[in-house]
Amino acid sequence: MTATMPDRRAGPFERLAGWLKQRRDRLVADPAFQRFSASFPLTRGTAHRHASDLFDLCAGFVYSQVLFACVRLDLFAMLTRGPLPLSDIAARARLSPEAADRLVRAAIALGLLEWRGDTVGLGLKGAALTGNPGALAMVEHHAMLYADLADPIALLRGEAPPSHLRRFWAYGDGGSAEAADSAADYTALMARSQALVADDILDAYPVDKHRVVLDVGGGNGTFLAALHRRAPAAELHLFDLPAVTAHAAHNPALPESVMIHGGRFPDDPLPAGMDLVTLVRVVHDHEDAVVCPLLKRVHEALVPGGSIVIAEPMAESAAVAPMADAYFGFYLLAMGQGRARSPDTLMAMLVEAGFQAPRRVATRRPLFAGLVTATRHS
Ligand SMILES: C[S@@+](CC[C@H](N)C(=O)[O-])C[C@H]1O[C@@H](n2cnc3c(N)ncnc32)[C@H](O)[C@@H]1O
Repeated sequence: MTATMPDRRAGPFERLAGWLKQRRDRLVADPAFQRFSASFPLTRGTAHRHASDLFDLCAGFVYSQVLFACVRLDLFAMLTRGPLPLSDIAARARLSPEAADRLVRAAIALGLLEWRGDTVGLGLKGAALTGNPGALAMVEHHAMLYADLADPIALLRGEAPPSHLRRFWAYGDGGSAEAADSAADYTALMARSQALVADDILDAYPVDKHRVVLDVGGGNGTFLAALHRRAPAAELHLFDLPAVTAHAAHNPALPESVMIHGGRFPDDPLPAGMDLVTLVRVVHDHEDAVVCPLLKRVHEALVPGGSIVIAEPMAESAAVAPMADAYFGFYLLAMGQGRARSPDTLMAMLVEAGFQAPRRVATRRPLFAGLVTATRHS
C-alpha cells in the first residue's frame, strides 16, 4: 500500500493532453508571451494572479517569519484590548522604533495588523489568531520545522543531521533521556491544537449513540474530554504511550472514570469490548507497516457492529493538497516518519483490516481534519 508512481501506458486522450500541456508550458515560459499576457486586457487579470501566486511561493518563508516574530513578541495579545501607537508597540516589544515600524508594516501588508488612524490595531487574520491558542502554539512550534527545512535536499536524501522535530518526538522511540521532556512538550502542543479539530469531528460524526469509546493515541485526553461533553454516559478509554498517559491521568477536564491504558501500538493489544474507536491525527504519523497491523488491532478491540473513526488532514483533495501534500509531506519527512493518505487509501486499508462499509464523512474544515469511518461486521 506504499505510494508508487503509476506504471501504465497513456491512452490517446492523455497523450493529446500531454502534448497540449507541453505546448502550453513552452508558451508560458516565453518572456515575449509573458509580456503580452500581462498587458492584453483579456489575459491581464489571470497573468497578474499567476505572477502574484508565484511571488507568494518565493516569499512564503519570509511571511512565516513575520508571523513568527509577531507571535513571539506577543503583538496580537498586546493589541487585543485595542489599537496602540507605534511607539508603544516598540517599547513593549523592546524593538527600536525603526524595527517596530518595519515589522508592523510587514504584518499590515499580510493582513495580520492594520492602521487605525495613526495607531495600529489587529487585522482580520491577527484577530482570528487571538481566539486560537492552538494555532499560536503551532506558529511557535514551527521554528523547529523551519530550522529542519533549511536544507530540504539533504532532508529528502536522508543526509540531514537528526532533526529538531525528531528530537521533539524523541519519546516515540521510547527510553531516551530526552523522552520525558519531549513527551510533556509534544503532548501540551497537541492538547492546545486539539481545539482546532475536536468540535469539527464531533459535529461531523455524532457520538451520542456510542456507549464504550476508546481514543487511540489520545494524548492527554483533550479530545476525549470534548467527546464526554457530547456523550456523558459513554464509558471512556484512552490508549497512548506510557510517557504520555501520565499526562492524561492528571487532566482535570477528564471524568475520573476514564480508563487509561499505557502501551505501544501495534505490538500491544488494545482494550477490548469497544463500540467506537477513534484515531485523531494519529495514522498520518506512521508508515503502512505500523498502520496496517494497528487497524487490525482496532478491529479486534471492537464489538460486532462497532465503528472506527479516523480523523486527520487527508491528501488528494485539491483544496487540502497544499496542507496535506506540501505541508504535511515535509513536516512528516522532518519528523522522520509517516505520510498524509487520501480517504480512498485509508478506506482500502480499513477493508484490508477486515472492516465493512467504509465511508467518508464531510467535516467543516477538511484543512484540519477529514474523516473516514467503517464498521466491524455485526
Ligand atoms: C499527533 S499526536 C495526536 C494526539 C491526539 N490524538 C490529538 O489529536 O491531539 C499522536 C499521538 O499518538 C501517540 N502515539 C504515537 N505512536 C504511538 C504508539 N506506537 N503507541 C501508542 N501511542 C502512540 C502519541 O504519543 C501522540 O499522543
